[in-house]
Amino acid sequence: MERLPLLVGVTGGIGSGKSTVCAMLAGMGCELFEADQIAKELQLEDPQVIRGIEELFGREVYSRDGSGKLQIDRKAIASVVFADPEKLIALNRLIHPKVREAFVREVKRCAREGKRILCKEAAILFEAGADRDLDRIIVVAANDGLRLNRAVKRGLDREEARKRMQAQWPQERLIERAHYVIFNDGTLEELRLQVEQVYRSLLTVAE
Ligand SMILES: CC(C)(COP(=O)(O)OP(=O)(O)OC[C@H]1O[C@@H](n2cnc3c(N)ncnc32)[C@H](O)[C@@H]1O)[C@@H](O)C(=O)NCCC(=O)NCCS
Ligand SMILES: Nc1ncnc2c1ncn2[C@@H]1O[C@H](COP(=O)(O)OP(=O)(O)OP(=O)(O)O)[C@@H](O)[C@H]1O
Repeated sequence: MERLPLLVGVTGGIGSGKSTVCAMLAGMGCELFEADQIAKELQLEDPQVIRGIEELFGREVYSRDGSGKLQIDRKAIASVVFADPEKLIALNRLIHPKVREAFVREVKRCAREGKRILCKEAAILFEAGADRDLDRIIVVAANDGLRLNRAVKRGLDREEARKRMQAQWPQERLIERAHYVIFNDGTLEELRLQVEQVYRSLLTVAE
């Protein structure tokens, strides 16, 4: 009989290092489902999502490039949703059920292929109720200043990054609900050691 993989959520606030942690877990052998990436694909490929976004933000957020490929103005959407909580809730409501459907498909694939651990990386997880689908939750945390600096290094301006931080649950609230907390205030090597420890624990749970 097919066995379901152990389903592990990896979340954390902006700039916490969740993508880095997930890349390490994938390198150790976990399967990876990147919810934020899937959300972006849906915004360009799913007709229902596209229609919903046009209704929420106006048709002008979409355009076509030289070769006719659909493009979306994420900067414009971000400037609306991180200033207007109602719009952020509406965007989340439109996207999260579809991301969940894609996740269920991925769980089935992993079960068929005998994969033992599937990690779901998601910028928001508890907020969307997605923790209910998961066996274990890893929260990646780091101090706010460090997180802001990382976000700025990645191209956001400081004020934008701060607004996003404010739209997210405070870290303490995430940590309260985590099975594992990884503190990413140090070097990448220190991070890797913590990830290895968590991975070893996940392996014993997944046995
Ligand atoms: C708002 C959008 C257009 C901004 O795009 P942009 O390319 O600037 O950012 P990107 O997607 O790379 O996200 C960067 C960071 O922003 C924060 N963020 C993104 N979406 C959300 C959200 N719904 N709520 C709170 N914070 C968020 C996270 O810290 C995330 O790691 C985009 O993030 C989006 O469409 N979000 C909605 C989909 C979603 O909820 N994704 C997250 C979980 S599935
Ligand atoms: N311990 C660390 N030392 C140095 N750089 C780090 C460390 N952890 C993460 N970074 C860098 O900080 C940036 C943000 O990390 P990452 O993308 O993993 O975070 P994230 O939580 O997924 O971010 P976002 O919410 O912005 O998508 C990346 O450029 C990453 O290389």
